[in-house]
Amino acid sequence: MAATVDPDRSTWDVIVLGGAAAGENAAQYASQFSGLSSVIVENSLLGGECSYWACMPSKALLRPVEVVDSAEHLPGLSARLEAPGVLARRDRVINQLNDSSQISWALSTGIDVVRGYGRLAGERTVVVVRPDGSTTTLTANHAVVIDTGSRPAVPDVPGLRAALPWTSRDVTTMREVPRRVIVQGGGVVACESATWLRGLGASEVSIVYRDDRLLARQEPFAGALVGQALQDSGVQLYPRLNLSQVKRADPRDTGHGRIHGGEVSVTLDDGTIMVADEVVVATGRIPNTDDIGLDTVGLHPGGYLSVDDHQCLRQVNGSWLYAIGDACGRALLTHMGKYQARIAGEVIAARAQGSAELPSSAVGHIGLPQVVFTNPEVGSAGMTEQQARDAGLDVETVEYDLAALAGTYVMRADYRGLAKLVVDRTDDVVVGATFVGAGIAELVHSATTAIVGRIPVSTLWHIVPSYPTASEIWLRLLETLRSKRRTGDER
Ligand SMILES: Cc1cc2nc3c(=O)[nH]c(=O)nc-3n(C[C@H](O)[C@H](O)[C@H](O)COP(=O)(O)OP(=O)(O)OC[C@H]3O[C@@H](n4cnc5c(N)ncnc54)[C@H](O)[C@@H]3O)c2cc1C
Ligand SMILES: NC(=O)c1ccc[n+]([C@@H]2O[C@H](COP(=O)([O-])OP(=O)(O)OC[C@H]3O[C@@H](n4cnc5c(N)ncnc54)[C@H](O)[C@@H]3O)[C@@H](O)[C@H]2O)c1
Repeated sequence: MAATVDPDRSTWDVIVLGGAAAGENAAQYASQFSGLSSVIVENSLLGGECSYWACMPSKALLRPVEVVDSAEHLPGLSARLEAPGVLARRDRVINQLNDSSQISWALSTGIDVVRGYGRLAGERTVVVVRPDGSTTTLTANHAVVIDTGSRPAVPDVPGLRAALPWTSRDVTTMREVPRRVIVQGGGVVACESATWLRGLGASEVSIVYRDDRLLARQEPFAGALVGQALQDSGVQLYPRLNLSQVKRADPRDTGHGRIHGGEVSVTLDDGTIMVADEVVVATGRIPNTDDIGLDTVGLHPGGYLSVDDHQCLRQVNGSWLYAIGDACGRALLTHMGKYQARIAGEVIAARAQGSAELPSSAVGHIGLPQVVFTNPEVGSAGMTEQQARDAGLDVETVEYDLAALAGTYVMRADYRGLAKLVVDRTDDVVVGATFVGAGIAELVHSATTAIVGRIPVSTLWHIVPSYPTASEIWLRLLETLRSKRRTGDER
């Protein structure tokens, strides 16, 4: 039977609640070799946050900024950024907020789609409220997968919500570039959005963050190098501070990406008063689990869903309820959600076929790759040194200046960057890697491979990097490690 949108049908083998990229993968992997039928319930756009309001538009905005930055560091070259053209390309990248191509993909893959807001209504049952207000009850023969994702958290600062600040949805789909912007938070969204706001012409960009450093979950040098580069580009940093009060004279809901009213006055908790045209709140996420009927299956609404390595909910009997992506809180990254989805889909298919061999998502989480697309980029995999020490490992570290390579020397003038490996001395394997510098995004997969594959340091020696590339950082790091070991420098 051909897949359709809103089919006249009520029972499937697998129901996926929430149709982000991860949900699409879960349906695909559950069905493709097993013959199981699957349906995705999606309330908004199939493809989820990443496709329309997160990864894709943000990277479409950052890439031109990075190209101009590279051109500025290559004598003899010049590049000029024109915001309208960049915003127009961003709109093409997010398909003008139209999910027709995703729908076509689902249907061509044999996956049905039901439009509407779904809630669990007991075991293997989902009730969907359709856009016209009617309801329909869906039943799953085998499994329900929750992929309802997350939404931006807006802190409880007096006046902040009333001022209608921008969240990640506004700043990624921005239609006009505010002249003066205050960004609250020091994490990934704050650093990336400050980079493109400044690059696209915002003349006063300030980041207010409560931690000592930006990107506090990364190795300390990452936030330091990104912070220095942001300052060099004219961004003002306000560390160890938070907003204590926000006032806006004429807040107006002008739509996503449009300036939401008049001038905003922000008071920081040290008494500093700042004035801006817009505030961007970038203070983390809230999982969309507070209104999905968790109480009907014996769970408390809200919070991240605790899953095992089959992505199955720990507190629900019968192995029929799974969660993937941001909703399970294991790693708030698209590629990790999609990995969890592939595992969940295969587990569902294996269980339906009575197989005792079930895939596990434990190993992939050891690699945990991430790229922060700032200038310089921050690429990391595995653990930071602190995380490795906290895990009780016998840790050895090594650092090397990424600028001291032939590959980065030809890439651009005035290259700035640093790389670090965290080695588990007991097993002599790399457990963490961080690279900060221009053009390092593609290096991360080599680190993920070394970490997940637990490739011994003695074998890494024989994996020869091409000359002249940034990958030569591996050789230099290993040489430094060898030299430290031979000279007895045990740090
Ligand atoms: C600005 C920004 C940039 C980012 N950049 C990157 C990046 O470069 N790389 C990266 O790996 N990660 C990035 N992330 C993180 C990434 O976007 C998220 O980890 C990812 O989108 C999470 O996907 P998800 O599967 O959990 O669901 P989401 O993408 O959150 O989507 C959930 C879907 O479920 C639907 N839904 C929710 N509740 C219901 C319901 N009850 N019924 C029906 N449908 C429902 C929603 O409409 C939505 O379509 C970024 C995040 C932000 C905010
Ligand atoms: N390139 C990428 O991979 C990418 C890009 C953007 C976002 N993401 C993911 O999306 C998720 C959300 O990003 P994010 O930057 O919003 O979150 P984050 O967790 O990276 O950073 C949140 C920041 O807000 C601060 N904060 C939290 N609560 C606060 C409060 N009440 N008052 C003041 N400050 C507060 C934190 O100290 C931190 O600096 C992250 O987990 C990130 O991994 C990934």
